[in-house]
Amino acid sequence: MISIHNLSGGYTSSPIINGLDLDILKGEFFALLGKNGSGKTTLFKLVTGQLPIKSGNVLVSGKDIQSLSKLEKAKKMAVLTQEVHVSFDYTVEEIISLGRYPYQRGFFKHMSKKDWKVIEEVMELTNVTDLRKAPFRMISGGEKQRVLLAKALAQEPEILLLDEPTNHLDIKHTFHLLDLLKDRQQMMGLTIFAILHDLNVASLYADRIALLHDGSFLEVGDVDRLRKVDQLKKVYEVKVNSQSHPIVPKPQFLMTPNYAASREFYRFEDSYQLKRSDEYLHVQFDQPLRTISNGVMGAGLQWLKHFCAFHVEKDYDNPSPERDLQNWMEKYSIPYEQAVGMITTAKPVDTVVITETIENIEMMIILTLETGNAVDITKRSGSEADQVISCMNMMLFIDADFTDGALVSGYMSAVEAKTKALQNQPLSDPHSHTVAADTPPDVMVLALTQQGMKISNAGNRTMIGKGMAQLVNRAFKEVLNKHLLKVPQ
Ligand SMILES: Nc1ncnc2c1ncn2[C@@H]1O[C@H](COP(=O)(O)OP(=O)(O)OP(=O)(O)O)[C@@H](O)[C@H]1O
Repeated sequence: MISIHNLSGGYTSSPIINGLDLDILKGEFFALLGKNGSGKTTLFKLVTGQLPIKSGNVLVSGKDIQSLSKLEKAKKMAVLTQEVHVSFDYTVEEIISLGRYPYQRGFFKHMSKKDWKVIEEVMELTNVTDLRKAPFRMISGGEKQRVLLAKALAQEPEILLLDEPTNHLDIKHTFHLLDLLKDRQQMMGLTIFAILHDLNVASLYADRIALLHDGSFLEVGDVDRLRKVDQLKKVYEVKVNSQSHPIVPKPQFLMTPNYAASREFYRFEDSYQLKRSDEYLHVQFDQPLRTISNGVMGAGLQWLKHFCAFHVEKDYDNPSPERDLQNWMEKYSIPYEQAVGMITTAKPVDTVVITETIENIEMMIILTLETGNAVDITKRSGSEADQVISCMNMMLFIDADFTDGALVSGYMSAVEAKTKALQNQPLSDPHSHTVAADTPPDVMVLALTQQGMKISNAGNRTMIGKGMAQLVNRAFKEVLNKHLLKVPQ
C-alpha cells in the first residue's frame, strides 16, 4: 500500500532520514517506534508530501506521492498529527465536517446526506456526539484528540497516518480508540501507520513494527522482534525486560528504574517474623520476596511479603475458600493482596520449621502435614481426592537471586524432593492400604530474596537443587516422625 524506496530527506541539506526502505501492506496496522528526535515525524512528513524528498521515492497504491493532487491525497490518506492547524473558533461538529472536504463538489461545497451520515457515525465512534456544539478551544486535550480522529475518519481514507494518537488520552480512551482503529482495520481493511511511544500498546495492537534509530531502521518485522531487549536498551537507554501478556500471545515490556537496580543488601535471618497460634501460621518478611506458588491466594509468580496457612477442621467443605481466607487475613491485619494464603487441617503449632545454610545460601523450610488424608492417587478417582482438603503445605524460603528459569527448576526440584521423601518415609493410604504418593491438594511455595548469589538453574543435579532436596528431606523426616504413620506390613 505504501512503498518507500531508498528515501532520504529532512529540513536542511543534511538529511534526517537516510536511505530508508519500507513496505506497509494493505490492511495492516504498522507501528513506528523510536526515541524522541529519531526522525519519526520527519518520515511521516516525507510520506505525506509535507516535506520535499531529497532522494528515493514514496509510492501509495503504486502512485508516486508527489504526482498526486491535494484532493487525491486526501481521499487516499488522512493524517492525525501533533500539530493542530484548526481554527479554535470552530465547533467540534464543524471541525469534523472539514474531513468531508475531499468529497464536496461545486463552488458552494454543500454537505450531502451521505456527508452528514458519515459525520454522525464517526462522532458516535469516537464518543464526541455530546460535544458537537462545543467550541473546539473549550474541550480538553484528550477530547481534542478524539475530535481530530473523528475528522480523520470522516475523510474515509484507505490509509490512516497517526502521530502519537493516544497522546493526552487516559487508559479508557487509549484502549477505546485503539480498539476502534483495530476494528476498522479488521472489518474494513483500513491500513494504519501509527507513531506510538508505548511499547506495550504497540505490541498489543500492531501487526508489525519498525524501530527507528538515528534516521535508520534497527528492526522491521513482527512485534516479537521487540523481545530483543538489547536493541531496546540501545535505543531507549533503559533496562527493559520482555515478558508475555497473560491473555494475548504478545510480548509486554517491563522497565527497571535506575534506583531499583542497586537494592540494599539485608540479612536474611533478621528479615522475617514467624507467628504461630492454634488458628494460623504467618511468616512476615520486611521486604517482598519473588515467589512462585500454587497457594489458594497469591498463586503464580509474584512479589509477596506475607505467607500464611490457616487451620480448618477436617469437615471444612468450601470448594472456593478464597473469601474465607481473605476474611481471616483481614481479621489478623494481614494485607491479602501481598500474601500467599493456604488452608490446612494440620495444627499450625505442629509445623516443622528448619533454617539451614547450604552451599553458603541461607534457606528456611516450613512444613505442615496432616497425614489423615493421604491418598494413593493411582488407586482413587480424582473427584474423590478433590473433596479432601489440603493437608500438606510446604514453604521454602531461599536467600539467593534466581532467574525465572531457576525458579521453575527449583520448584521442580522441591516437588521431586518431596516425592522422594514420601517414598523414604511411606504413609499409609487409609482407603487402599497402599503407599501414598501424595496428600491432596498440596500447596508449595518457593520464595527468593533476589539478593546475593545469582542462580540460573536450580535443577536436581545442581548444588542448590541438591541442597534444597536435603532440606526438604530433613523436614519430612521430622514432620513424619511426629505422626509416626507407616505402611502396614
Ligand atoms: N522544522 C524543523 N526544522 C529543522 N529541524 C527539525 C524540524 N523538525 C524537527 N527537526 C529535527 O529533526 C530531527 C527529527 O525530528 P522528528 O520530529 O522527526 O523526531 P521524532 O522521532 O518525531 O521525535 P518525537 O518522538 O520527539 O516526536 C530532530 O533532531 C529535530 O530537531
